[in-house]
Amino acid sequence: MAAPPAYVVDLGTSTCSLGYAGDDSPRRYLSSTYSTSSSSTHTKSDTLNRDLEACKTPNLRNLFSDKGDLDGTREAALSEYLEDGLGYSKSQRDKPLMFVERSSTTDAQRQKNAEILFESEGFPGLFMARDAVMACYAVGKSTGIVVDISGSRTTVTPVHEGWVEEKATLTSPVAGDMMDIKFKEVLDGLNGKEALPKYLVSAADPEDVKETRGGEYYDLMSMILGRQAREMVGKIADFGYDPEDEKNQTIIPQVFKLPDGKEVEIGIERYESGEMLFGKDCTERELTAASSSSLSPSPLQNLICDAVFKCERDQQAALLSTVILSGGGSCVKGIQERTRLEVENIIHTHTPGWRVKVLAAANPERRIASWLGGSILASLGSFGENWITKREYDESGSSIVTRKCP
Ligand SMILES: Nc1ncnc2c1ncn2[C@@H]1O[C@H](COP(=O)(O)OP(=O)(O)OP(=O)(O)O)[C@@H](O)[C@H]1O
Repeated sequence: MAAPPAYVVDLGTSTCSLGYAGDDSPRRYLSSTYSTSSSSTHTKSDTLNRDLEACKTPNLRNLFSDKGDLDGTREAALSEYLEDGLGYSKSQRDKPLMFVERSSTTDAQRQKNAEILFESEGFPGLFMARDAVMACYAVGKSTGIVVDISGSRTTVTPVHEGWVEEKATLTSPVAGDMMDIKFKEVLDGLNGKEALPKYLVSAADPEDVKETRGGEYYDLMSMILGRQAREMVGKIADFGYDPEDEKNQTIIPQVFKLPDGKEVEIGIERYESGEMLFGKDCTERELTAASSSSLSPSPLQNLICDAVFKCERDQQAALLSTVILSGGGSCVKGIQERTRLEVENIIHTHTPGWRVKVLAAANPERRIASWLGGSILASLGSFGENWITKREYDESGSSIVTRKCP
């Protein structure tokens, strides 16, 4: 196998995408949640298990801290992810790494990441790219407003000619995880009782197994069940969603098979989780169960309009004509058109006639937009000078990241 021109990694709190520059999709998708063989901090001697369904005594961990940062306590796990995902061990890595990071990552954290990647992971070169800018590049743009709906949060980031407008970046916790929790509640309602995740259905003594594996594990497995149903039948309503509206009564239901084999018919309920994105109130339970519960929820259309209005007046029209959807949570039918209509509804009360255009790549490109942008950028022949070499890092220290990676 020919060596890749560079490695490309986008680590998220839900999914890690790892692969090679120039490819259309990552080589591996790995869940960021794993289990360790010991209940203390994961060390090199612990076994890391990503097959969560098969975990008999789960000690759940995430590659990231609660704040979404990599830190020293996760270095052993990070090593395993990189080796497994890239297919090259530390000693074999002779190509630079394109590291796609959250646009909001602080300078101190970026420097810490650079130290880990150069010193512990042995990459010979590095570039740290902002995810929102990469999502723009993935659709061939350098200016646009990126709406990243991931697992733990929705982040709206204006990008102007390749630069992130940090002061105008807005975030809400309503994203994939909350919609998955909501969808699980929908399944429970349609089932007439709690829809049990697979590991409990197959257990001889479900209560005992539930207790052994713990509440955190139960919540995760329940969320995954909600996700499976949402990915299969979830939709965003064209405009608004009124269960009482007669036209909604004629929707042909779709069948979803629960882990216990029972089939439930999902009709208009398929719209419920998506409404949360556009402002339907979230319950206290959904909010506290979501991993970014410290953030305040805000409807997507408000986030987009508020972010645009925080930018310079002469940038606003260009941003609104390039609203870019990215992230796994944006991979739901109907979101593109609904987003446009909701944003226009607000914008046209201020400035009638302004054009709103929402760009949404097909799946799976939309889901991996920031990884894809990194893959494109790192494969450009003209990119060579932009890499930070190990030698430059040794000479200048980690602060070189701030200078070379805008
Ligand atoms: N085909 C799909 N349809 C609907 N939702 C999907 C689909 N694929 C993934 N998702 C959702 O995407 C979410 C994860 O998105 P993504 O991988 O972009 O997050 P992440 O970047 O790891 O998270 P974070 O930014 O929070 O660190 C999950 O909540 C999942 O429900």
